[in-house]
Amino acid sequence: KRGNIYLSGAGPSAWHEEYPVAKGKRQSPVDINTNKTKFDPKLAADPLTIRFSDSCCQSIVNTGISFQVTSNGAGCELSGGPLDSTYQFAQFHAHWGAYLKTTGSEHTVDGVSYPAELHLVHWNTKYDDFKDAVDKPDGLAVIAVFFKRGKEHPGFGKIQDLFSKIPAKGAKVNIDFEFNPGLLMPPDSENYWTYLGSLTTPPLYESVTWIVMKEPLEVSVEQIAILRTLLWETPNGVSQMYNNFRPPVPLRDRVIRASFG
Ligand SMILES: COc1ccc(CNS(=O)(=O)c2ccc(S(N)(=O)=O)s2)cc1
Ligand SMILES: [Zn+2]
Repeated sequence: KRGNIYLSGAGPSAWHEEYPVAKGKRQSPVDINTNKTKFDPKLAADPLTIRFSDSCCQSIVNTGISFQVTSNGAGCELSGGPLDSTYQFAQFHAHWGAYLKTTGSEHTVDGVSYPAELHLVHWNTKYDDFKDAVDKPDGLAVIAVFFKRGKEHPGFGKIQDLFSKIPAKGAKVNIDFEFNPGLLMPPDSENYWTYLGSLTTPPLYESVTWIVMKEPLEVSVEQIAILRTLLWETPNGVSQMYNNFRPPVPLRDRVIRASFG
């Protein structure tokens, strides 16, 4: 179906036809070449403050390109580190690959992909609301957490239990249990890379301060597989959702800073 931005036409490599900014100066994702990152002591001096609450996740929706857990942001704020103001949590979603493939994440580290990547999207509270912030150069801050195969993550499993209730694009259910997105932070969330980038899906606004956690979060192989039980529309009809990731784009004239030495 034309609606599938990853499978219609030539996919991400054709996005520039409708969204010329796809070839812009601060696009995402990128490869994080750890030989070229630069430790910035200012990031260590003013630690990132990540606050989540038990009551901030209201619902989960199938957006047609991922699941999205949506929040009213109450008690969920991000500040410090590379950020000059307070950002409020809006939603989290993920990107992942195909069965038995090693690709799936959007950012890569020294050319290596992870099987999936979680994005926790926050908007700058100097703007009136999310929609006002979404296309401003300092409008959004997204925390990226890599998933790696390992022990089961029961917390994320509670979110995955809802996937069967959102079988099609636009399907949405309320989350009637407490879920603290802080559960999805890796044990060590002090070490991260940060750079100025963009949304990784159209409209590809160059409005994101990326905060990529160095330490991945462990989830089980079964949980990676359950991501693919979500459904989306393809040119050949409804099928399993996977490969909903944009591959890395050129870093151009940017330096990725590290909060660690
Ligand atoms: C005009 O209103 C709008 C315009 C655009 C959106 C897109 N949705 S969004 O901003 O949450 C994101 C898109 C891609 C994200 S990623 N993979 O980089 O974290 S976050 C929403 C409302
Ligand atoms: Zn994303």
